[in-house]
Amino acid sequence: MHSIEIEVKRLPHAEGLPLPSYATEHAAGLDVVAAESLTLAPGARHAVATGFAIAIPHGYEVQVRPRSGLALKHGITCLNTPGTIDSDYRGEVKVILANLGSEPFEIARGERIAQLVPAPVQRAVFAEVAELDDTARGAGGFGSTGR
Ligand SMILES: O=c1ccn([C@H]2C[C@H](O)[C@@H](COP(=O)(O)OP(=O)(O)OP(=O)(O)O)O2)c(=O)[nH]1
Ligand SMILES: [Mg+2]
Repeated sequence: MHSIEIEVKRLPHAEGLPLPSYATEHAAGLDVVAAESLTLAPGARHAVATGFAIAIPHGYEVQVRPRSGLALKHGITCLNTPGTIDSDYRGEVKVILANLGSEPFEIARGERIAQLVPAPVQRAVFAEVAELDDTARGAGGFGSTGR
């Protein structure tokens, strides 16, 4: 299967931590671990350090997605899901975790908190026009076809 290469730089506070990696042979997402430990109170959010920075090839992005187990069992999700890592971003990758559950959630340094899915990017130019073409849907949306 085709893989793109993403350069990764380990930051000092990531010493001893695994870099993002696939948990199984055909996993779609590379699991990423927390580079800090913290407790997330119910309703709280935090940009969790991962301890690495990346250089994604132009034409690609990396999506930051929640782990379903944390979401289902504990209400922990990525608030901005899917998070977008731009190919020109060189800062530390962070995972914006939110606790939608009812209990405080402890995150240990080294614990897997999210997954990264590289994806191709389609860029576009917005061409301004006076009128758009007619369609059957028209301006209908937000449930216009029924519940
Ligand atoms: O979950 C995320 C989302 C974003 N980022 C970093 C990488 C990304 O390239 C940058 C900007 O993200 P985004 O464009 O989503 O945020 P913004 O609010 O538009 O910030 P900016 O004005 O810096 O683009 O922040 C992360 O580390 N984790
Ligand atoms: Mg932006």
